[in-house]
Amino acid sequence: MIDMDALKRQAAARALEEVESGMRLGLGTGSTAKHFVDLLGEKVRAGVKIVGVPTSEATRAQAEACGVPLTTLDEIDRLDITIDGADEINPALDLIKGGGGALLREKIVASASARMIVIADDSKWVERLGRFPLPIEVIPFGLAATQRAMGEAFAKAGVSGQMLLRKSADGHVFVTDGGHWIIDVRLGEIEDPPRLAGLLSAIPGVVEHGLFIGLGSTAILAGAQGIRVIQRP
Ligand SMILES: O=C(CO)[C@H](O)[C@H](O)COP(=O)(O)O
Repeated sequence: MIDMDALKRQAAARALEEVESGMRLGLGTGSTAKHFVDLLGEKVRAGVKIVGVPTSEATRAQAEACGVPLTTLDEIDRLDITIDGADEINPALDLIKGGGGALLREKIVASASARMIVIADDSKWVERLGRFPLPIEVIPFGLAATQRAMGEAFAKAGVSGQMLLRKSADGHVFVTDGGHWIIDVRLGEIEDPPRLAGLLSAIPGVVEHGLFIGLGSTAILAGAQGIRVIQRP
């Protein structure tokens, strides 16, 4: 049986080869990014000088525990590389992200980076985005109005799906690091991800959505046959 966690760590280890002393790094969130932060901690302890900006409180806590020096986007303006996982990656290196609920900070940090390296096991590679439910971060105020507007955006983009308010394991509404809620929508194949992204971004109650368009520069995919490094076309 394939050890998915071992594949995630292999992808993370390959991404670490791109890190050089002096770099400013965006640190992603999720089980794959966690391997990267873990390995980065080893590199820091071996003397490599980097500074990181975490994309969630969970990653901040992990990075601190690993001894990775941290800063914020208020203290520095640009990052060299963000290394993060993804829920789906298509051949254009557009992504669905937010399965871990950190999409807002992840997108802010990736947007401030010269490059974004996406690390994943190769089950995340898809011809078309949409099998994974699209996470949409919303303001709790006026939720029904926001959902109606989201439904109109889906119709314009030729997709549809049930909107589910994300809950935590304890049954309470999941609250993001920014104090918002997440609606997950299983849309099936999304024909035109950039168009849907634009329509969702125009809705006032939508804080951010999990379509990452034009942000991924490189994907490092680990599978049973080895590692594939794919550059954005
Ligand atoms: O977007 C994310 C968190 O918001 C993660 O990168 C995504 O959910 C992938 O997670 P994992 O590496 O655990 O499969």
